[in-house]
Amino acid sequence: MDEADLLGDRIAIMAGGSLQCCGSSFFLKKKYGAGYHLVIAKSQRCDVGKVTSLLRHHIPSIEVENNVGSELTYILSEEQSAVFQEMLSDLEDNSLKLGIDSYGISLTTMEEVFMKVGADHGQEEENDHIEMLNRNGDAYKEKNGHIVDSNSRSSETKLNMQENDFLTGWPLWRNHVLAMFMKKVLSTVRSWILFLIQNIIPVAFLIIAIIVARQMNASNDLPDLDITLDSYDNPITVMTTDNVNNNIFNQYREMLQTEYRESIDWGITSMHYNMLNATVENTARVRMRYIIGATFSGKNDTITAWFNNEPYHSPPLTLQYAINSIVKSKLGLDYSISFSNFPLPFTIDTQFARLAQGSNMGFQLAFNIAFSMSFVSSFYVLFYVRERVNKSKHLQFVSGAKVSSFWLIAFVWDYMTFIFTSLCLIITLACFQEDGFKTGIELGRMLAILMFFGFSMLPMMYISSFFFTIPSSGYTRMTLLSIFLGVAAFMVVQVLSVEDLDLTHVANGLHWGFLIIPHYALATAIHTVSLIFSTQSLCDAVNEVGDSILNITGLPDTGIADYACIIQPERCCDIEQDYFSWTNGIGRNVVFMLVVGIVLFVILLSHEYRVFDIIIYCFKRQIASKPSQEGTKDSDVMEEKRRIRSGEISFKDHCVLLKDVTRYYGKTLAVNQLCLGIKEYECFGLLGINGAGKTSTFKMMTGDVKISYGDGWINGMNLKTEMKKVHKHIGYCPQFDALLDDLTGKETLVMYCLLRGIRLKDSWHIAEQLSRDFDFHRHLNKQVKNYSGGSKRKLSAALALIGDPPIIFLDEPTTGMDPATKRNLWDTLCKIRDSGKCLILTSHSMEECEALCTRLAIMVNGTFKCLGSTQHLKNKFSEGYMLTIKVRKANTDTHETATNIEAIEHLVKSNFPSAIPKESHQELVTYFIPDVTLPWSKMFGIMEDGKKSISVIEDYSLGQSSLEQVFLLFTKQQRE
Ligand SMILES: Nc1ncnc2c1ncn2[C@@H]1O[C@H](COP(=O)(O)OP(=O)(O)OP(=O)(O)O)[C@@H](O)[C@H]1O
Repeated sequence: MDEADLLGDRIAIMAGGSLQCCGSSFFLKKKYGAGYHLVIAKSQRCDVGKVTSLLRHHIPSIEVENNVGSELTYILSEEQSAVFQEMLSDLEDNSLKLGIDSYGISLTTMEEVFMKVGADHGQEEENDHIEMLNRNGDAYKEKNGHIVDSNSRSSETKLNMQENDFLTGWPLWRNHVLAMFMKKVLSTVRSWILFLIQNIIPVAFLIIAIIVARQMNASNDLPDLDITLDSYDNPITVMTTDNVNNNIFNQYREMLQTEYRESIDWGITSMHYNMLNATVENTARVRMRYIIGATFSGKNDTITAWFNNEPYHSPPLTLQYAINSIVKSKLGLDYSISFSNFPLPFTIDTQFARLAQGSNMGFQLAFNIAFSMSFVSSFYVLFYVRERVNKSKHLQFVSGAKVSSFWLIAFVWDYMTFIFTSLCLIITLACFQEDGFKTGIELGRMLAILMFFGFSMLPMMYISSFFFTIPSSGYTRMTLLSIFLGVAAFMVVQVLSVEDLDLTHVANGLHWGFLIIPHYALATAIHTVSLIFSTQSLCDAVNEVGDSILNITGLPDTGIADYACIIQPERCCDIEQDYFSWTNGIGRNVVFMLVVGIVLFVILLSHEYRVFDIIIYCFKRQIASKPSQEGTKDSDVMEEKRRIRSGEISFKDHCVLLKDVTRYYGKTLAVNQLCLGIKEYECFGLLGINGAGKTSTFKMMTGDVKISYGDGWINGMNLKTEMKKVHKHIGYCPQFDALLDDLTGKETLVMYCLLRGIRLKDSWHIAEQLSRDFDFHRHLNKQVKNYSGGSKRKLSAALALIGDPPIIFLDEPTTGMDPATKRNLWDTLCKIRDSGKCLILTSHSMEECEALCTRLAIMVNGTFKCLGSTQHLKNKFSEGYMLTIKVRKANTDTHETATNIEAIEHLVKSNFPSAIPKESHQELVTYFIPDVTLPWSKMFGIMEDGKKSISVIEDYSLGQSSLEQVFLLFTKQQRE
């Protein structure tokens, strides 16, 4: 509105898709505006009745428009401008007697014009809507059956909230649990894709691990080997015969040719002679490539099969070709014999050595499950980073959430989701029926390990969420950290454990250290379980061998474990060992996971209860020092400081009392020794440009950040020591919408109602009512992430009012709201203020402060530069008046127009010598009159006379310099 007023030559207002009005700002204000606002700054002894009757003497229909704090407002209609001079001079003469400090006059604003035009339109629409519902026999009914009048909604909400019997004790705790569960369950359900991925990842990794391990045959003996020339690089087969018609020789040669291999037929020559020559010629070639050969003797059908004794498997290979040449020549080409080498099973020693090196399924499972859990666990960081960074967590605490219920329910729900993920993993594992992971007990043991892991992993993720401000970077970094500290550490320890490296003592040391990392403890636990199972199986196998020896020899049986114990004393003597044993089992892992989980929970809760802050405070025994400079010399600000510092006003009779409240961020002084007392029925406004320190002041008052120096009280409770109690007395609308995107507006409202101690059945009703009051009822069932910026703001403002708190903090509550809703909110806030509540708001809108604030302060560089009611500040810091004159349109005669302007200029210059022409366009001429000593009555008198004597003056407006000008006066001083 301000921008349109300032920049627009012509302004059009649209509503319901059609143009409602159009014209210059002056024209619109005159046509649609209510007129002038006469604002009177009252002293303590001002009698409003007497002031009104004095004014009524001149304008009988005049009514009090607003009587808030120290200000009294009347609307002066334009049509009565003729009596202004007389009335105002009467007011000026009697001001002392009536208890009037000062007064000012300002013209209607563009926003009021917008409201009038827009509201008319809105009313029409609403009437149409009600009529339509009536026609449908539906009437605009609430569930309880009565018709709701839009004007009565605000008061009805308030009434209901006051009537509400707020829960306390155990029922309140139950409410909190319900609210927290609601938040967690709905968030998980709404982001089901994330939850699906969380479950798919470990299952996918597990399947891949098992398939790969099976392919590698990691758990069985070596496979058989086909004996064929294919296994050698470019083999050369040599042959000789004394009879070239020898069938077997020909078959031999043919076999090799069919296989497209290089072969040398030395014919009827000696093999010895040729081989010697070839060796002399190129020894390396013969050694590397001459693998087999054969000599065929025709006389007595003798075949001599030659082989190079350097390559493996050459004797059976040469035999295979020699025999096959016979088979094929005698039985036909379709016949052949294939040779294979079947390795002997691994010896017991080798099998134990392979177990120790991790060449088994258990190792693959441990590695892959821990790896996939690195991805799964980091999912739990996302929600908490988001909730903390967007201040939703803080708002929940301000609204009554307790640290215990907040984290207990978070853990219970997260643990339940983790159990689900673990069950997916166990079911997959059961499907593959791998040795050691197939019976109920084995799978149950695996589930138990995962459960212990979940217990330690979750608090680790909760704590780590404090270190990140971007959820995705939190996820990535925590995943990498888990892989590095969990999986990579597991690999390192495994490698160092290989006996040949002689570093087992280092591996043991590292193992103890890394056990505090849940992912490492998980990997080693799975590996250990598998190792114990495999060892037991091997020992059993050894014992079976022992049994068979006893059977054969007929020696007496001295115990089943003995044989294995003799062969493998280190591994098999304690064969019935407990899986959960401390030394060889997973006892250490389990205890570490349990203890780490408990310790991390203690750290988490200590952080939330600010125990560390207290400890640091005790150790340092110092707090930030008092800033050296006061930063202001304004008399009102200094007087407020004096009264607070001297104890003249105390926290007992003030809702909010700040005494030298100071905030440092590192070395940045954000708030400098604020002293302020606010009473009930007051709305205090904090104005200031970006970075002035308004939000920091709010944060200190709501417990979001600590007070560096000074002290503060809310309803008599200390901000430093009784913040939990303070929260019960305040409502807070933060600067940025602290909302959970996945919840709907209704669910959000209900959740905060529950936190405030309102019963569930009432909460739904209150949610409905608040949404109507704040005009977002149409969006009530939409997820917050689909809300427009303005609707989010409405929801945030509605949250601050839940539970009827006596003190309400509103940090730029109307940013992004459309003017109609803004006015609606202002109306609601005015009613709340007039009901005895204390409102504190920050705003960049001067109009908002003028509409709501009984007192305000302009903040610059963390200090108050001025303090008082709007009219007081305008009068104190006013730099002059704005005079706008509308010139009657001349009949396109430029000469006449110039004459008219000259006449007006003469009028202004002769009566207001200090007037400075500001703008002159179309038919409007604007002057700035810096002489603040001129009484209003005199100025109106001059202009009324001028209007009568100079016919070209069609109309005029006269107003005081705005609050915005006062604001700009101070904010020039803000440091860069
Ligand atoms: N967490 C922080 N760390 C460091 N400096 C900070 C932090 N928060 C605020 N500040 C600094 O403190 C000063 C006051 O900031 P604050 O947010 O209170 O201003 P503001 O008046 O609320 O501004 P705006 O109107 O933009 O919200 C600024 O200089 C800001 O940079």
